[in-house]
This record gives sequence, C-alpha cells and structure tokens, in this order.
Amino acid sequence: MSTDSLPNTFSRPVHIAVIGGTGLGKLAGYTPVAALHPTTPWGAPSSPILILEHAGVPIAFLARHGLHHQHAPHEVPARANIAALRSLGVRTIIAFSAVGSLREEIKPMDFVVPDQIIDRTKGIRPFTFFEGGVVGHIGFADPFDAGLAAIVQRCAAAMRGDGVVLHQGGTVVCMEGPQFSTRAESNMYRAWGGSVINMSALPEAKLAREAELAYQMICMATDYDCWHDTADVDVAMVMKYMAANGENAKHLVGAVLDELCKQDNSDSVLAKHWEGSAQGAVKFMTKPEGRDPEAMKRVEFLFPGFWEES
Ligand SMILES: CSC[C@H]1O[C@H](OP(=O)(O)O)[C@H](O)[C@@H]1O
Ligand SMILES: Nc1ncnc2[nH]cnc12
Repeated sequence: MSTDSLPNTFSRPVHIAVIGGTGLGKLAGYTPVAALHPTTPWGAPSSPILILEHAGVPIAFLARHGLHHQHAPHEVPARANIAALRSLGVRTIIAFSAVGSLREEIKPMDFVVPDQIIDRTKGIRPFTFFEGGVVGHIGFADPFDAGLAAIVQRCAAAMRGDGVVLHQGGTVVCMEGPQFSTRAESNMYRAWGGSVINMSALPEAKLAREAELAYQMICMATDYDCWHDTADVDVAMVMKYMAANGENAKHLVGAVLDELCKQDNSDSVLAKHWEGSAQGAVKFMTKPEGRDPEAMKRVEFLFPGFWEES
C-alpha cells in the first residue's frame, strides 16, 4: 500500500510504538491514519512512521529495515529511529525480531521475551547519542523493561497456534552480520548461555535506554542457526517461518496493544521509571568548558529544555 496519500502530520502525542523487523514490515489488520517523515540530528528514520489507531489510541509503527527491507542490519539508522519516535512523544517501544534459536527447547515459531543481551556487534554501528563533546554513561545492566515483559507474558494466551510457546526470559546474542554465524561461533554462543541470536537488538536497545524509553524486544524463532542437526539457517527458512507465524504475531501484538492502550497515560507507558536516568548520566560528566555546542543541540533534540538549568 502506498503511504503517499496519507496526511503527513498528526496533532496528538503518540506514546506507544511498535518496531517491525524482518517479515514484519507492516502491522496486519491496521489502516494507517498518517505517515510521518520526521528528521532528526541523526538523519531520517528507516521508514515513514505510520500512525495507526488501536482502541482509539494512536500507535506509531516503524519498519526497521525500511519499507522495502533496504537497510542491512548494520545500516539501520537506529539513532534516527529512536530519536524520531521520542520526538513524537513515544515512551514505550515493543520491537519485533526474527531470531535463530540456540536452544533445543526454543522451536522455530516459538516466541521469546529476552531479558539479557550479549553484544557481538563489531563497533561499526553508531551506538550512542552522547559523543562529540557531550559524554554520558548510562546503566544497562538490565537492557529490557521488566514491566513490559510482564505484559507480554500475560498476553501469551492470545496466540492460538498449535503448540506455540512463549518463553519468558533469555539471552539474545546480537551479532554483526549480515552473514550468518559459523558453526564454531554458534556453538560458542550456546556455551556462553545464549538463548537466541539476531543482528538487530543493538544498538536499538542501548539507544532506547539513552533516550529514557521503556523498550522490550519480542523475538520470533525462525531457525536453529547452524549448531543443530537440522538444516542450517538461510534467508528462505527465516522468511518461510515468519510468514507461517504471521497469525500468531498478529494475535500477540493485538493483545499487547490492548493492554498498553488501556494504560496509555499511565506512568509505566510514559516510562516515568526511566525519566532522568540518562539525563543524570550526561549532565554532570562534561564540564561546561568542554561541551561542544552542536553536541549540546543534539542532546536538546532528545530532551527539550535540557541545558536550561545547568
Ligand atoms: C533475514 S535473517 C537476518 C535478519 O533477521 C533479523 O531481523 P530483525 O531483527 O529486524 O527481525 C536479524 O536481526 C537480521 O537482521
Ligand atoms: N540464525 C540467525 N542468526 C542471526 N540472525 C537471525 N535472524 C533469524 N535467524 C537468525
């Protein structure tokens, strides 16, 4: 569907966003009411941001790899994505990801709500908002949002697929890609305690935390990577399972949005529990004489009024 005929403005604040990953370039069952094209100091986001309505509540939807899956994992403009969503008022993000399973019990088609990440990206992706003359060190011990994870867990019953399981907790290994892992790497990640593997959890989750957003990834297993005695992962396998799992994903996202929309103006959806966490880490690090005006402006885009009291 072309988004060209949709309004490119939306006047109400939007608190909730969904980021769609591989095989989830749109949200089935929703008709967008606007298509926004925000710009940020970090450039344009991956795709137009579609505004959908669920139970009368506006939801932002962003396609991580672009409308046509044109951004490789290391090319996704994650800073622009997170900054653009925040500038619309978004404080809660549910992010979908297609993952390889590193555990026998996580079968293709199962869902995983991870609570940890192992970073195997290679430092080639821009990964922080705070650089170039403004320094900040945020806490990242628990990279996802426990409150959102609990909501997703409660919604697992919405999936009617036979035998589909939602695994609560687990460690996502985020590798650089775009090539898949070697067998030695896949076995090493298993030995490290990894549950699933993808190429997209980072820097997205780090940037969401820097932007003081509540962020939870929902992983959909599409393969057993290459450690298992079944066929090694390839793109066709990932796409086949994503297509087969579309109905389950639709039911799950619908149920999660039901819950989030009921709480649209609550402190948890507004991520009050993260408010001030990054700003505190930034404000006192770089002394005024070391601050770069352009870097300060970029921080101001994220947190309007940030420098007023310093
Ligand atoms: C096509 S397989 C590899 C690709 O799939 C996952 O994408 P996403 O996390 O956006 O669903 C994985 O992270 C890779 O980018
Ligand atoms: N095996 C795998 N490795 C990395 N990313 C993936 N996304 C889906 N399957 C994957």
